[in-house]
Amino acid sequence: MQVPSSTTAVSAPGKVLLAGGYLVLDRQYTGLVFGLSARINVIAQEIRTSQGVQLSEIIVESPQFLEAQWRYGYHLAHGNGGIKLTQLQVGTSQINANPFVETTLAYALTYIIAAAHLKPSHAFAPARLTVLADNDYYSQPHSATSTPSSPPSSSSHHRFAKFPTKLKDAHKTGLGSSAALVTALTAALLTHYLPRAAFDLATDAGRRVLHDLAQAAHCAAQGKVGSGFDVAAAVYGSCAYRRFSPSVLAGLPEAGAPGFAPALAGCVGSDAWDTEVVKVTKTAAGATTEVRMPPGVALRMCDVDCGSQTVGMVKQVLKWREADAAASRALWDELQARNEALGAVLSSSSGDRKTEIAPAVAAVRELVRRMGAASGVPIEPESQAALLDALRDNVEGVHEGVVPGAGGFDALALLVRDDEATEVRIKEFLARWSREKGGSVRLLDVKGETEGVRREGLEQYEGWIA
Ligand SMILES: Nc1ncnc2c1ncn2[C@@H]1O[C@H](COP(=O)(O)OP(=O)(O)OP(=O)(O)O)[C@@H](O)[C@H]1O
Ligand SMILES: C[C@@](O)(CCOP(=O)(O)O)CC(=O)O
Repeated sequence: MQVPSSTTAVSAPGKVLLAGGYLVLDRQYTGLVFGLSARINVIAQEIRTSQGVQLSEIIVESPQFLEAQWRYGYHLAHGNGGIKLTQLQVGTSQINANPFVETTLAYALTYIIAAAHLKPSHAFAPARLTVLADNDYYSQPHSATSTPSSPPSSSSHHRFAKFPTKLKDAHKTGLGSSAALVTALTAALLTHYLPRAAFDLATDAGRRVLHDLAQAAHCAAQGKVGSGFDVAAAVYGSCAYRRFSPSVLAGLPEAGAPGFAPALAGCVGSDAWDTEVVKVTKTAAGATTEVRMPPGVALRMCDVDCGSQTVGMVKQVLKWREADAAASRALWDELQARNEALGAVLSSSSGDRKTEIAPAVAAVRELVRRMGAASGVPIEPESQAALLDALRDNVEGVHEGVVPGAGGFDALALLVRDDEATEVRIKEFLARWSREKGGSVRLLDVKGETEGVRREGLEQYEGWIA
């Protein structure tokens, strides 16, 4: 494949919060976060123009989807407001905004100008950023046979399906596409435009800058400050996560507003960030424990498509917490202890999986159900509890499972024996369950993975990039 040497690619993983939903919103508690093998890839390329032609455009595109190209012009905002973008029309079609893409460009380009001490007159060479997401992020049926511009010659055409829909119509499976996108896009821009001495993804300092910048951009794009565990998973992969104080971002003006550029440069990498990400711990006895699955155990995800959605779950749980402070604190303290105990069981590499993992997960589930009952929120709804119990009790190789993250009706995370026979049994069981109970429960291909953001080789994108 002939691609210019200035082409760079990075990928960031999806997430699952196995334990610590709601608790992780509060810095007193932590979340047990796993990265997933489903990744969002971003490939950054210079746009070569013919001699004499001046272009100042940045193009982002998701060629797996219809009408998914976003073109931007940019200029320096007055009053140190950083880089401001103007979305340009593509052909005759109406402008369709992508706030996550646009905000990430504004944050990353402003940081590049402000923190790398480039001249304010600095012009970014025109670039094209191609986004390729692993299929499991979306459950819209895709045509495995449709291909990009050149004929299929590698597995990249199966790995990155072409969806017959616009991005906004694709059904998301909840693996954290926006956090992985913001993280991978930020990493691609910093790697593309900055010299390695100023930004290197392979160093702790580089990942720190990426984390802070991606958290800030993701919060701005979604219009709220969540716990940020999804961005932490995208940057660091599997970890025990303690959130940053929301006050870290409180003084940041809106992108493009006066003072935004120096405020962002001052914020990213500053000591005000109190995030804690622990991937490996040393115990008093000198042993090391790691946030991961034990050997022979896989973390698998199910997409439950039953059309039922619960909005405002976080609001309602936090209302209960305020209204019943003493009881909720006692419950959360005990749940935190059980979540940590689960993390310790998973990180130990000895012992019998069924007899250790199952009770540790069951202990967590019990308190999650109690929190759901107390707050009136279906965190582990009865239908999900019944499915989890049935999988655990009837399918050989399924140790246990949880309703991850905020809980609710649309996903399950399972801890299972990592072999093909178990996978076949789970698929057969879920097909039967879906037929008998109505709805559709599907095992996704995705698995838990410990690694966070990383540089990628270009071969795997053959056919998608010119
Ligand atoms: N392949 C993609 N290309 C470009 N933008 C994308 C892509 N995938 C996701 N996005 C952006 O992320 C948004 C979806 O973010 P949202 O937070 O709603 O979902 P999510 O992160 O997948 O959900 P969850 O947090 O429940 O896992 C899309 O509207 C789009 O702006
Ligand atoms: C409820 C909460 O703790 C987890 C939400 O996780 P998910 O989006 O359901 O994977 C919210 C948060 O951490 O931002």
